[in-house]
This record gives sequence, structure tokens and C-alpha cells, in this order.
Amino acid sequence: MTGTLILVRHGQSEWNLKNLFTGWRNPDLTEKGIEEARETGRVLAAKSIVPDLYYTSSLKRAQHTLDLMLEEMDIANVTIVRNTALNERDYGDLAGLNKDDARKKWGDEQVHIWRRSFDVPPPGGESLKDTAARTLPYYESEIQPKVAAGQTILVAAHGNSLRALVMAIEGLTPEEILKREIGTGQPTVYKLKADGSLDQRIEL
Ligand SMILES: O=C(O)[C@@H](CO)OP(=O)(O)O
Repeated sequence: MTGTLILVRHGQSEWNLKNLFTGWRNPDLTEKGIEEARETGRVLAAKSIVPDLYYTSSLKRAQHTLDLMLEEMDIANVTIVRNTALNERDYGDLAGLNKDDARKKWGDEQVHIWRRSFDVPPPGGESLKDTAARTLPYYESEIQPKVAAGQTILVAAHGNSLRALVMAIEGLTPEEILKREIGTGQPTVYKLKADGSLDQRIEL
């Protein structure tokens, strides 16, 4: 038996639009982000995908994305599990700063290292490795066993918390995962085997 795991990055946020480091700050979706979330909901509905369970982070942009998807899928009265383990990587002192201003202040290379190295955290924040260290145990104890048992689970989360999951599920190296850009509103769908390992990745 295989189960299905659907990972969705939140739609464009107000701070994505303003090019600000976001992390654990809590901006809502833009009009474009709202439409991206609705469109992803419509795509899942068109494929007749009806998840058994729903997970999201404690941040508004991911929660709002999930709510909009559910609306488009015509699904109501379901339990949504919200947990900070699925939050975006904590950007520490960079949160709220403009990414171009940060490049002017610290240089392109340093900012790129903070954004896309595996284990160098930004000042006061988390590296992708740190993010994975809280996201993966949660996934492995709460989500993966249910998918392995054959359920369909939808997770609405963030670029870097999802990178941590994609890295583990696809068995990618740090170099490979850091090149993977997950677009706003973009769904990634996996079939997982009974032992939790990857059976196939499905393109919607
Ligand atoms: O600002 C953030 O929290 C993230 C995702 O938008 O940015 P980055 O692309 O640098 O990981």
C-alpha cells in the first residue's frame, strides 16, 4: 500500500513581494499569493485529491494558504494541525531587512552563504541544518507514519521547512537541496511506501 504526501509552499507573501527576509515574522499573503493558493486548491480538486489530514505551521501565510486551498476544494469542517516545527527557517537578525540592502551591507557572497549554505546560520537565526533538526523529527513522528499507513496528508508550509523534508524524502545531498527552489504556491506530491521511503514523485 502506498500513501500520498502533498507539500505546498505558501503563496506569495507581502514580504516576498517587498523582498524582505521573513523567517518567523508573520506577514499575510498578497493578492497574487491568494490567487496562487486558490489555483493550487483547484489543481488538487481537479485531480479529485481529498486528503485525510492537514498540517501547517504557526505562521499566517501558510495557514491562510491552506484555508484558501480548502475553500477551492470545497472541504470544510476538518481538523488542521498547526505546529511551529513546520515554520520557516528563523532568519534571526536578518528578519525584516531588505535582501538587496543586506547585500550592500555584507556583500553578495556573505548573504548568499546565509541564504543558501547548509550549516552556516545567519546571525541569531537558523541554518537549513538547524531547521531540519526540528522539522524532520516532527515529520518522522507525526506525519510519515500516517502516510506509510496509506493516508493522504497535505502539508502547507515554507520554502526552507519544505526543503528539509524534500531533502530527506528524496535523499538529496546538501548541495542538491540548496539548488532546489520551491516556488510560492507550488505543490510537490510524493507516493511513499509502507516503510516511509519514496515510491514516486508525481507531477500534477
Ligand atoms: O525570507 C524568507 O524567510 C525565505 C523565504 O521567502 O527567504 P530565502 O529565499 O532567503 O530562504
